[in-house]
Amino acid sequence: MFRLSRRGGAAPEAVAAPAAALTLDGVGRVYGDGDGNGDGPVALDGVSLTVPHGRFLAVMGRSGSGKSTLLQCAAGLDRPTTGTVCIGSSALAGLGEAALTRLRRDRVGFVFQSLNLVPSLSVLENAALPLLLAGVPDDGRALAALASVGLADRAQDAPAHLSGGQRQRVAVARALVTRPEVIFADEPTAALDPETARTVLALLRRAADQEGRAVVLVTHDPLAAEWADEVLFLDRGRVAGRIGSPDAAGIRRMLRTLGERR
Ligand SMILES: Nc1ncnc2c1ncn2[C@@H]1O[C@H](COP(=O)(O)OP(=O)(O)OP(=O)(O)O)[C@@H](O)[C@H]1O
Repeated sequence: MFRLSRRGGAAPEAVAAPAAALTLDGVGRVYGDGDGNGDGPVALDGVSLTVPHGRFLAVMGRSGSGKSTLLQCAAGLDRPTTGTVCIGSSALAGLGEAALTRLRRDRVGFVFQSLNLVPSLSVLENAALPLLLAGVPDDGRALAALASVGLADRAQDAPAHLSGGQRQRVAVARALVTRPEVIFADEPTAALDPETARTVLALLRRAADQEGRAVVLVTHDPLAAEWADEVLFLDRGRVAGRIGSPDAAGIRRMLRTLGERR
């Protein structure tokens, strides 16, 4: 059903203009008393990165290295203590809560490990949910998104009647439906068998290659990270390394090096 090819599957001309979809500049996050002067853990410490449209970035690192905090700050779910985050040309720090909510709804897609579909809604209604929340009429986009993940024929089913992998594909369709600039995926394959995981990763890869989405994947799994164009490694909240055109063996070596450094 899907062509399970990794990098290099798309013609170079399929990649959109090189303007960055996501930019982090010197982002830091200190947990603590909540006023930005907390003395809690330094979860992020001066992280800078750029993800152009059509690029797939994986973020790795040991438990507690700051991956989830990075994703939360980058996606506008949390406010950094220092530094700036831009989605396209929009600096998140300049946005109030309502504008930030709109930006998350309209310009960002999320896929999480936990299969957070709404059980009382059909598969189609789940895929259409971001449009509904945005007050945008579904002009067939939700069904098209479901078709793109191979589930158009299950549109009227309840999520409970789908397998875990099929539900995660619905979550990917839902993340794609607003045609977001950036898709953030936090361990989206952790609960899936290897074959199903590959299907979901292929969908994310295709969203980057064929639709020009920027994809940011947080994962512990070298086999998942090797679908990315680049892997960024965090260690104690800092960027500790990067690998372009990654392969699982190189990723494992880097993870060992980071482990041994402590
Ligand atoms: N809400 C919070 N309050 C205080 N400290 C926090 C909070 N969230 C995370 N931390 C701390 O910030 C650091 C980074 O945590 P984070 O969850 O970003 O790491 P992670 O790399 O995603 O870990 P894992 O792989 O285990 O999910 C850790 O030291 C963690 O204990």
